Amino acid sequence: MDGEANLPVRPAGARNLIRPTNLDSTSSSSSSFSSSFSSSSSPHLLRNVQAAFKRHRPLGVMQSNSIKPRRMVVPQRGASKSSASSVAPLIDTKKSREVASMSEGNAAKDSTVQPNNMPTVVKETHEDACITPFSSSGASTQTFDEHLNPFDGQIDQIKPGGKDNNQMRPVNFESQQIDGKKKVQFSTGSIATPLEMEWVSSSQAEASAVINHDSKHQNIQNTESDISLKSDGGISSSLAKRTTAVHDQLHQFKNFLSQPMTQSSVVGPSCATTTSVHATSAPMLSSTTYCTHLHSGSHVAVEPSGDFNINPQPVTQGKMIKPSNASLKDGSGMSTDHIAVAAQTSTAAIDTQMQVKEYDLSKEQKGCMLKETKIMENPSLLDAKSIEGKGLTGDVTNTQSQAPLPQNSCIDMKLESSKSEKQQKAASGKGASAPRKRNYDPDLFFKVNGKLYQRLGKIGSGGSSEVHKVISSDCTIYALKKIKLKGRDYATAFGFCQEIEYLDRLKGKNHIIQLIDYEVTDKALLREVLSGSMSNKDGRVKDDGYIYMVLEYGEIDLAHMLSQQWKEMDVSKKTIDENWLRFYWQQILLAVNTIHEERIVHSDLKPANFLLVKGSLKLIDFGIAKAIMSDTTNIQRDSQVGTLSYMSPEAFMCNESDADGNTIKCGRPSDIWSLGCILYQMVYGRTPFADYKTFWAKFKVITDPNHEITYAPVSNPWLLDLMKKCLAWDRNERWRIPQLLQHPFIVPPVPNQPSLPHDENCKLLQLIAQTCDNDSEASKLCCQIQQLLKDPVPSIGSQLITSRDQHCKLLSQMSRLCFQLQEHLISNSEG
Ligand SMILES: Nc1ncnc2c1ncn2[C@@H]1O[C@H](COP(=O)(O)OP(=O)(O)OP(=O)(O)O)[C@@H](O)[C@H]1O
Repeated sequence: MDGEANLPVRPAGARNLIRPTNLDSTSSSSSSFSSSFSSSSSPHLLRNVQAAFKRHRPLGVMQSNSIKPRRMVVPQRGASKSSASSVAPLIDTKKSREVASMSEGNAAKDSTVQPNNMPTVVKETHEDACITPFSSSGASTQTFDEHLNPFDGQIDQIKPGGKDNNQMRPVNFESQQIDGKKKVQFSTGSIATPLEMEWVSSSQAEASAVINHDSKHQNIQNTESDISLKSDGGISSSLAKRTTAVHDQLHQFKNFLSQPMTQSSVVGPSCATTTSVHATSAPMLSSTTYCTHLHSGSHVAVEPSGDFNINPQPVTQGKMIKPSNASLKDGSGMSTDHIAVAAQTSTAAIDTQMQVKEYDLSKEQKGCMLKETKIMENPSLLDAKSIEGKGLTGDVTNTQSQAPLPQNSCIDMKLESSKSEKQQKAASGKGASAPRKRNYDPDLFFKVNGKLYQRLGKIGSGGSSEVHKVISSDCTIYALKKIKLKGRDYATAFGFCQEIEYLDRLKGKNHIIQLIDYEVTDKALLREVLSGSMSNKDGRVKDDGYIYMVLEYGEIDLAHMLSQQWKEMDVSKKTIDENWLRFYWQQILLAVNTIHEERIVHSDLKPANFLLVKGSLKLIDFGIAKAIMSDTTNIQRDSQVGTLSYMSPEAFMCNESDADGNTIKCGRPSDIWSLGCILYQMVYGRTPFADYKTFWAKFKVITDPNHEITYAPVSNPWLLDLMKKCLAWDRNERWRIPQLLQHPFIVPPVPNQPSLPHDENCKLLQLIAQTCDNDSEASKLCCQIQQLLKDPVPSIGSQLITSRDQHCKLLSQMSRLCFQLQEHLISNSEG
């Protein structure tokens, strides 16, 4: 699909329904809104335009096609991301100040300070609403697996730079649990750099107990062709002998690791894992894990003599082994097996870190495998806490806690069959040097909480982040989101952390992407930010800090699914499969319902933010999500407002005042509008305002209450009705998710028991309905009339229907429905 202009959009049909705002001049709820933004020619337009100017960048910049930011940012507090290369980010320091000082309770309401600066709009694509994921390469017909960077397509989104959040809600990171692990504790001091690649005995005494009474510290470096032995106290001859033995055994181990090309062998914190990589599927279909017990009878055993025994034993099948290190002060990995060694030998534990060489993503599809394996052992990672956690003996705990680990009393064992120059270089460096600060190649790996994740390729990048596909040492595929903090203001940095908070809150929820682990590298900054005692609120983050989020991996996003669907329809000349639509629409609703129940407004709902995970759609990207602060179910934002094509009218006018002087707020109904745009796109292949290419055109038309969205005819009138329920201009008229989940499109009326009026009191309707047995549109209108007659409360949205205005509004609705029914019957009888 080249663009939405090329989509097979049916000619716009007659506008079936007249929008209530047109007929309903007496509507109290909408009229106030409408009068304020009544039409494009209204004198109020100027004010709205000014309001938009406060949020968006100048038009001239916006029309650039060179960059494709996907999210609109209003007064920019955070730094722009890469898009800022062409447009310098505008920083509203005044607003930052306001925001940064806000407390949780008043953040939403007090954040309406208007910027003085002219905000910058990064840009806008001309094909704003189209889905063209593979258009540039023309490879869009290829499968997802054939594109290991599947999300790089150009999708209808407009996004400028960094995320920006205005609420300073303290987050108690200390108490957060993710996957049963305690997470980064911001209140503690800086986390010691773990040294996975070293195996350090916990003390001289312990080392001699384990290895040799006269050998204090050993550091064995074993590469493919050489073994180097290092000791801070010199190499003894007995040690040299043992080294030979070690070499032999490492050789065996290496042989074990030399698997056929269709497998990869990796050694994790406590295990060697054989992974089969298949050509056309995810890179790992099966894995067998061999436990590296480091005591008698185990895979690699350190015996009192100092020898190693290598004896792989299959233990689990493709099982995720969680690191036990998340709560450790040093943030390093520590397996149960290692702790067992420590208990058995009264020495430090050994952290066997697996590293697999980064492999070419294209090879992944060809059945290539992770070819290179490193074994890195590091006993420095054990601390009393971890031992206690494992229920080990007090002796060990005491020993560990009393005996700080000497940095250079280590045995560094590394087995490597690297063909990568980079890795060879790294290996030789390691053999010669003392403990290094960073002992992994950051080009190949990410480290989060001491756990290494090998990069498999970049999945995509958002307004503020890069997302990478990664594989963990236990061969599980994850998405790793990396957000750079440097250059951002403090409030923005906090906003990024808030995404973690939301994801943590939504843990275990079915339709939300799951956060597996996370790390914020700049602890000091976060302590400051989270405690609200920022020394320099208006300042920017200078140090090179990052936020890492390890997330459940999504196979494909809805934008790409839609693209594929429409491509297939182009070829087959078929129309959209209603069951497909119903299934995924329901999933979308369930996902958004989950967050709305948690009183979170997402604010950036769009197809790209729904990922398919094992057959279910899951919601991602809570970067600009906001918690609803009170029962008013409204939130305010003074910064980012979403992605242009999916933005609600109130999102464009957020924080402005309506005619009555009330502040326009964005709450759950704003998300419903975005859902309406998504549904519209699923049905028609384009967003409702796709014809309006520029920001200004979109702004004008979306904020115009009299604008009528064009709905081409569809076979199922309920579908039409559903879209209209979501895309009602007046946010009070939009349906809520529980209602939408019960909409007849999702829950179709049972055949032969049509929802035709059977009420004896509605004789006229009964008669009409009987003659329209197979006419679903007529049936629907009859039902609506009957419903209005029986219970007008839902239509008016108030229990008290006493005012003339309300009566007039109801009569207006009734006459509109009757008119539609009449027109329908006339056109049918003519046909
Ligand atoms: N868990 C995941 N699995 C697979 N892909 C993902 C995952 N999370 C994010 N992505 C991909 O990375 C892209 C960017 O992620 P995300 O939207 O979270 O970042 P962002 O910086 O908040 O983006 P933006 O600000 O542009 O919305 C997504 O559109 C998606 O394609």
